[in-house]
Amino acid sequence: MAQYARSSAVAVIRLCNPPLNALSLAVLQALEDGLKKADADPSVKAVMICGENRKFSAGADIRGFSSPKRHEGALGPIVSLIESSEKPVVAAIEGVALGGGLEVALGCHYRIAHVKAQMGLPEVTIGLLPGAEGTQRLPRLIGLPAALDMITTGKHIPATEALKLGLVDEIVEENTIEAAIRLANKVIGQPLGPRRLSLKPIPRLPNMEAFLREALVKVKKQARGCLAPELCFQAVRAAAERPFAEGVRRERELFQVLLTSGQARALQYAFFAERAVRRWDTPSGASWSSAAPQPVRKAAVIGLGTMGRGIVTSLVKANIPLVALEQDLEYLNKGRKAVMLLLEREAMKMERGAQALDFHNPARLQFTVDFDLLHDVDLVIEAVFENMALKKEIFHKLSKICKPGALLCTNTSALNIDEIASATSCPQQVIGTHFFSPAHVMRLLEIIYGRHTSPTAIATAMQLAKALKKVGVVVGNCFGFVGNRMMFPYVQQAVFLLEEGSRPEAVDQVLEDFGFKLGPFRMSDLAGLDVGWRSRKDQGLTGPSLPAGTPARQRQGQRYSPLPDLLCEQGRFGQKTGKGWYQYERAGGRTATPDPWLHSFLSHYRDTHHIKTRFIDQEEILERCLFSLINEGFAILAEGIASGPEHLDVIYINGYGWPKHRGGPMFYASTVGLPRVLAKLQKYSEVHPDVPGLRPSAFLKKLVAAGNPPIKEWMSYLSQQSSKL
Ligand SMILES: CC/C=C\C/C=C/C(=O)SCCNC(=O)CCNC(=O)[C@H](O)C(C)(C)COP(=O)(O)OP(=O)(O)OC[C@H]1O[C@@H](n2cnc3c(N)ncnc32)[C@H](O)[C@@H]1OP(=O)(O)O
Repeated sequence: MAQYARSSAVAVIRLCNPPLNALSLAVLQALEDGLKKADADPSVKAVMICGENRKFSAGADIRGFSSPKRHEGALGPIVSLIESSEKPVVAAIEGVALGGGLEVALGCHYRIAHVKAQMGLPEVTIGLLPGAEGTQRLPRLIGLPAALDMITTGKHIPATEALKLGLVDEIVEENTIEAAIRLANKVIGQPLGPRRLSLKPIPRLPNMEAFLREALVKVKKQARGCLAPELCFQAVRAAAERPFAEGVRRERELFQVLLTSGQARALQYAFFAERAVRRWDTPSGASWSSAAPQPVRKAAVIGLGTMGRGIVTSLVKANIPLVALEQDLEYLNKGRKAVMLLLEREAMKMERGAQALDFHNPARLQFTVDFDLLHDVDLVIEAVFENMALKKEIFHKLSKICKPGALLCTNTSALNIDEIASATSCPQQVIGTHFFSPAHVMRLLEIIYGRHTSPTAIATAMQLAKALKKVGVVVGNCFGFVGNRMMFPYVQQAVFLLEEGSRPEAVDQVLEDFGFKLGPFRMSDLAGLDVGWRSRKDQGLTGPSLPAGTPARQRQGQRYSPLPDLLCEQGRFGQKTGKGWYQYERAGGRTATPDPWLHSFLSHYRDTHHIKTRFIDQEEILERCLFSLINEGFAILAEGIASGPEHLDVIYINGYGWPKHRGGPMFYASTVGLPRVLAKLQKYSEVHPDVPGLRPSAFLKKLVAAGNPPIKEWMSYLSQQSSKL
C-alpha cells in the first residue's frame, strides 16, 4: 500500500494502490507509518513521496465515502504530519495529483512535477470539497482567485500552468523521481518555516470583499442547484477571513454537510456509472472483454447539415483523417464554409492553435461529392436527413463502394438500425451512432447495435467514442433507442399538462428548478418543433395520411395531443422561426418570452375540446413528467435494451441535461423510493387510463414487490425472471 525505501539520506515513500494510487485507509496507514519511520531514523535527512506506476495519486478512494469504514477524517492529520516534519519532504508528482493526492503534495515542503502531470482538486465534481485542509493551504500558496477557481470548478491543470501559478516549484521533462531526490538532498538543513503553507498569510487583494461578493454570484449561477460549489466557496472564504486552524474547522463542518447531503452520493454514483458503461455487453453474449476494436485510420462523414458539421469537427479534433461528402456542390460549399468556421473557433479555444488541428490540409480533411472517394475509409458516419428511404439508398451504395470490413454508422435518433442494415450486404458492419447536437460539444454518443451487428463493430464504435472524448453507451435497437424513447412520455405529459390548464413557462420552471438545463418546452423550441412533426407525419399520427374521421385527441384508442402539430401548422417551429411554445426577439433568437398569443390559443383550444381547466401544482407537474420518463426506463431495462440502470443515467446526464447532482433518472427513482414512484404512477394512471406512459411497468412492480432493493441489485431480479422462463 506504500513502499518505504532509501536513497542514501533520503527516505522514499511510494504510494501503491493500482491503477491510480487512490488513498484508501490502508494506503493512508502505510503513509503515516512511513513518515513516522523516517522521522525516527536519524540517518534519514529528507523524505520524498511519490506514486507507483508514474502516478502520484488520484485522491481519496471515492468508494470509501459510502463505506461503513469511512476514511474522510484520516487524511487531514496526515497532511499536517507531513507539514510539521522537521525533515524536508518533497513531492514527486507524476501522472496525476488530484484531490487528496494534491492535498498530500500541499503538505510537502517542496513540489516537483513531470511536465505531463495534471493537478487539481476535483472533489466538487463528486459533491465534496477538499476536506484534508486543501481549501486552506491552496489559497495561501497560489492566491485566492486561482485557488477559488480550481476548487469551485474542480478543473485539472497541466504542470506548465501549475508552475506559472506557483503550485509547483519546478517541472522536469525526464526522471521526476531522480530530480526530486536531488532536490531533497539540496534542501537538507534549510529552514522549513517559510515552506509550511499553514503558516503563510493569504496574499491580499486590493478589494477582497468585492472580489468575494462577485465570485459568489458567479459560483451560484454555475452551480444550478448543486451544493458543493457554494460550500467550496465558503470554505475558501474561511481561509481568507480566519486563522488557519479556524479555517480547517470550518472546512470540516462544511465537508460533513456535503458528505451527508445526498448530492455527494448521487455524483459519486454518476462517476462510477460513467466508468461502468465502458464495460458493455449485449444479451447475445458480446462483450467488451472479448471484442477487439478495428483501427480507424481514415473516416468519412456523409451529409453536412447541422449534425454532420459537428461530427466532422469532432473527428478533426480527434486527429482522424476525413472525407466529408455532400450530395451536390451547392450543399458541399455551404457545408464546407460552416465546418471551417466551426473548426476556426475550436482551434482558437484549443491551446495548440489552428495549425495543430491541420484542417486546411486536404490529406487530413477532404470535401467531395464523389462517393467513390469512400473506397478506402475504415469507417463512415452517415448524417443525412432522418428519412428511411434515403438512408437505405445510401447504405446500399456504401456496401458496394466501401472496402470489406469498413464500419458503416448511421447517425439516427430513432430509426430502425436493422432496416437500414437490410439495404447492405454486410449488416454485421452496420451500427447506430446517435450524436447529440451540437455534436462537437455534447459528450454523449448512443451506440446502437442491430440484430446482426458484430462485437467488433460495437468495440470499434466504443473506441471511436473514446477517441472523440465522448461517453459511449451501448444500447439495443428500438424506436427512439434509450434517450428519445424515455423522452417521449416526458414531453407527452408536458403537453397534456398544457391541455389540462398549465402553461409552458410554468412546466419549464418546475423542471428547471429541479435542475434540468432547459424545461421541455424551451428544449423543443431549441431543437425545432418541425423535427417531431415530420416524424409524427411519417408515423401517420398527423398530416395527410391520417384517416379521415380520426378523433382529434385520440390515436389507436390512446390519448393524443395535437397541440404541437397545430403550432407547426401555424409555422411556429421554435427558435428558428422566432415563435414556438414561446416568442423570441427574431427568427433565430434565443431569448424566450411567454407569448400571450399562445395563452389565448390554449384557452381557445380547451374551449373547443370542452376541456375543463384546473390549477396544476408543481408536484403534479414534476411527478407526471419525471415518473413517466422513469417508468419507460424500467420497461427498457426489462426488454434488455440497456444492460443496467447506469446506462440510462449516463445517457440522461450527458445527452439530455439531467442534473448530475441527482444522479440520473433511475438513481433519482431509487432515492425517491420505488414504492412511492409506483404509487404515484398508479394514482395518475387511474385518472388518465388512456395514457400508457403512466401505466406502471411490470418490472417496477416486481422490484417494489421484492422490497425496493438497492439500485445495484435491480438487474438481478430480471435474470431471476428469465431463468424461470
Ligand atoms: C480522506 C480525505 C477526505 C477528503 C479529501 C479528499 C477527497 C478526495 O480526494 S475525493 C477524490 C478526488 N479525486 C478525483 O475525483 C479523481 C477521480 N478520478 C478521475 O477523475 C479519473 O480516474 C482520472 C482523471 C484520474 C483518470 O482517468 P482515466 O485515465 O480515464 O481512468 P479511469 O477514470 O477509468 O480510472 C481507472 C480506475 O480507477 C478508478 N478510480 C480513479 N480514481 C479513483 C478514486 N479517487 N477512488 C477510487 N477509484 C478511483 C476508476 O473508477 C477506474 O476503475 P473502474 O473502471 O473499476 O471504475
